[in-house]
Amino acid sequence: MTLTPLVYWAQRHEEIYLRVELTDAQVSETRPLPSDITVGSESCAYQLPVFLQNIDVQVHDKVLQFRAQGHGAKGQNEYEFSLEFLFPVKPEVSYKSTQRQVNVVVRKEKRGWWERLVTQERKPVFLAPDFDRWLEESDAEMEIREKEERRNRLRSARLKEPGHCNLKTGFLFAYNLVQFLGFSWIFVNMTVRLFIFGKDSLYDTFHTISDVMFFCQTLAAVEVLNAAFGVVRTGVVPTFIQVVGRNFILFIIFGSLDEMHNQPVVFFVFYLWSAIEIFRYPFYMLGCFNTEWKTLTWLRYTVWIPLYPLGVLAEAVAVLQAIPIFDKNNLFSIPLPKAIGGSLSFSYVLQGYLILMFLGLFINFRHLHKQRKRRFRTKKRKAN
Ligand SMILES: CCCCCCCCCCCCC[C@@H](O)CC(=O)SCCNC(=O)CCNC(=O)[C@H](O)C(C)(C)COP(=O)(O)OP(=O)(O)OC[C@H]1O[C@@H](n2cnc3c(N)ncnc32)[C@H](O)[C@@H]1OP(=O)(O)O
Repeated sequence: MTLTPLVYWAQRHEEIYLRVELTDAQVSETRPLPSDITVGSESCAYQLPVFLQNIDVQVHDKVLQFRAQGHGAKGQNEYEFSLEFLFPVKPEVSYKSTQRQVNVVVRKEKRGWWERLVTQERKPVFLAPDFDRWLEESDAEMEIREKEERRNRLRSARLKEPGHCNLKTGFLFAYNLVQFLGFSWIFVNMTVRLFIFGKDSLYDTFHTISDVMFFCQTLAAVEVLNAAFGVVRTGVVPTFIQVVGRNFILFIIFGSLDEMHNQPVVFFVFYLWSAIEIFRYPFYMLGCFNTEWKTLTWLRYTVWIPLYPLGVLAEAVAVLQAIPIFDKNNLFSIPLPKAIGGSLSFSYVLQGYLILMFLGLFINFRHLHKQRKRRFRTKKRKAN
């Protein structure tokens, strides 16, 4: 006679758990040991269990078929049941037999919460909730969140492992140190020259400073790569705008026009750029060792408020000064088709760039404002 075992069920968003009340489901037969086997010095009369592959669990479409031999409510017998699930499930099913029960896990085809297990509204009599595993939907969501948090904590702990981190930390520290030294040299040099030569120093900034500025700003391309490859936790767009924006001014406006070299605007642009960087890079250097100096953090996230608009203003002045020069010398002008003749002055590109600059200023100002809020909000929460 075929009998039905008691089945308990519970669900999560991605799977169904079934607990089938069958003891020793795998052990359907015991066989005496051959008489010549001995344990220690005495002849052995132990029974050796023989495991038969007699548990059969299959899923076709939405229907699960279970069959096994074991000890259930009606003693040692063959037990079976079938369930037609409410929604489709994946065909692969896993089960594990213990001495007390058979645990079956079925994966839902689509993630979600089911209002009941089977299609028929009246549940089969052999089916009951498994209160040991039972969770309401909101609790199951919480469980998922907790699992995710645990996984994230594990991941970040792994990232903080010495071997994993040393190379990255070393690289970032070295990069920030080089930039800090470069920009400090620029800032100190310009300040000292301003004190010594006064107004005259404004006219030869390019000749005295540009080599180091070229070096630092070319190297700054690394920051875009760092952001793009996730080496540091920052947005690619703001970093790209910053690096491309500055290099456009440095290489195209100042670098390619001799007429710009003696303009005081070079002084203002270089001074404003370096004034922020002498705080930003040491802030990152300390960050590499999870250290912080509160005053420096405050400066890094505050000094940009006046400096950024001033910097963009200075850059805009440089572009405006360069427009008539490009008109005159036709440098980088774009040749037009023969039928029209002539060429399109690069000054048109500069006019377009002026608009982009203010768009870039808006994007980065918003980004830095967000970073500032995030930084000080986190600090406040930590302090509470
Ligand atoms: C589509 C075509 C685009 C064409 C663009 C043309 C538009 C032109 C617009 C031009 C506007 C630019 C004008 C500008 O050149 C003028 C000036 O610079 S004036 C001087 C004042 N300037 C500033 O104040 C800006 C300074 N620059 C910056 O702050 C950054 O470059 C910026 C990308 C803008 C913002 O930085 P970030 O997003 O990185 O913010 P955080 O500092 O908070 O860092 C976030 C986390 O990442 C870690 N990090 C970042 N970099 C490093 C690093 N090098 N080493 C180690 N760690 C780093 C940092 O510690 C933070 O981590 P955590 O949150 O865990 O602390």
